Amino acid sequence: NKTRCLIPGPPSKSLVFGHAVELAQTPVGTCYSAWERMYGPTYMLHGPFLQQRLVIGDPKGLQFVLSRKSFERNAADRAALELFFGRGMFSAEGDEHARMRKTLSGAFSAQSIQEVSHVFFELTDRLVNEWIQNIDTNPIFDISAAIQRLTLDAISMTMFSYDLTTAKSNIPILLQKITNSPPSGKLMILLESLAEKFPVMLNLPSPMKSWCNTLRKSLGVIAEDVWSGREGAGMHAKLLNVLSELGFQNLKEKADVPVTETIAQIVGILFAGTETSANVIVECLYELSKNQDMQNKLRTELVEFEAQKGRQPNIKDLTSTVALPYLDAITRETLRTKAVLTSISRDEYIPLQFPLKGVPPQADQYMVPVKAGMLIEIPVRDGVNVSERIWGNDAKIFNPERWLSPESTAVVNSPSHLLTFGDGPKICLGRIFATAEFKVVISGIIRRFRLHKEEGLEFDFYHMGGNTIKPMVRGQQDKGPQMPLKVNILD
Ligand code: HEM
Repeated sequence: NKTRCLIPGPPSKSLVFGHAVELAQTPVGTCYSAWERMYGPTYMLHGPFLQQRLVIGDPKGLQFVLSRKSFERNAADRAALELFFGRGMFSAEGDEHARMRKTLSGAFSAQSIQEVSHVFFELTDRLVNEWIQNIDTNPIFDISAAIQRLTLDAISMTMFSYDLTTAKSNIPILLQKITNSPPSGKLMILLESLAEKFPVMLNLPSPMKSWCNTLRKSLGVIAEDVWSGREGAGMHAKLLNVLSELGFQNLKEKADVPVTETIAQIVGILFAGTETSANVIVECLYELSKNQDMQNKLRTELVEFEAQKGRQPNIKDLTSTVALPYLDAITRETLRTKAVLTSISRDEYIPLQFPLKGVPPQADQYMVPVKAGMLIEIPVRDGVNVSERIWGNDAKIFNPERWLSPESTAVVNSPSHLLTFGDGPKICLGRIFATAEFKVVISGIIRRFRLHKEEGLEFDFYHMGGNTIKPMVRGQQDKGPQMPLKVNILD
């Protein structure tokens, strides 16, 4: 078969599993960049049962895939998401997806985020005060749990006017169970792959399914509460308000379907917006804890801003790219190097910028034939975002300075090659929310604390449930995800 032999790629270690076990179980950042070096940015991997997975790290090829409206998310993932969460944005396609996106986008506009941003500041203050108390008894603690709670509260208090923490809700625990579930073992990899071919298997009872059912029920109760007029002081229900504009507000008179859809959207946003934001904040603090010069530079920028203006930076200053340039550079560098990976599937010819490796020069080098059923994967975190072809020799190094010179490769290549939020018609809806929240939290923490990574403690980052990436201490994987750092209070 011409297609198969034309596309280079690493040999499968196992006929049954393909590359799936390697990808699920090794720390993030170990596979794709090595493969890119060997096979170029476009190559073939295999899933279980010889399923072909075309990896497209080629800039022209991936822009082609992402910009086409017709590209659909992986059908098996969509089926699972619909079963677990209900039919929402992540399981819909085509006109239905466009309609949902149009409805929700009002809640995520720049203006809407400005209106709710005081919640980010309040939550950061709450975290800073809690840490100050913590430090009295123990200066070395896991920072990740508090950050996860902050991002969960930020979504729930701004999008559906609900303070999950003080309401003693079961939702934070359910979310934690779902996203801390360990990386897939061999049995799960096989079951997931079988479910792609036989979706009926998804109906089998599983802990994941029952957590999701309980989560949907609890969120349904919240939606009803908010619609019946109970809105918390200082909180917002941006998401529920845009959904209710569609005519869902009068629950009793409406059919069940829109309510299910509403709940599906809330669950989708909770998943899309909490762990993702928490991931990038924790990973940024980790980088800063290893580099006191970067911390000092950021802190000095914040202190000088306050001295000059006679006030703390507000949301407009924080989200501008010029008022606090080093904070902006740290933000971009974190988004570049700490992204989550995406997989996209479609059935087309994909044109390339860089030729397929090992293929004699001819027109075919620049064309990838994609067969129906082949999964297309665009490697982001360990791929395009840190590709030396795009970002230069130091591509893998966390170096915010790269954003400060107008001629640097980073500035020239951004934003078209920064794929952290995806691109095209399905680009992340919450990117303004996430960036604003990130800057408020990072500046609030670095202004008040000095962070240190403990000597001798090594961290690896693993793929976990719900497509998240979490830190574990090397040798202490049994304790689950954690990020213990030494935190000192500054005067
Ligand atoms: C740093 C944090 C975040 C990252 C890295 C991130 C990443 C992404 C990516 C890569 C996609 C595209 C997936 C695809 O093409 O299949 C996406 C979609 C989406 N994200 Fe985010 N996200 C973040 C934060 C948020 C937040 C805070 C929210 C909501 C408050 C959110 C809501 C969404 C939604 C609704 C979509 C689906 C868009 C669509 O289907 O049209 N995200 N996100």
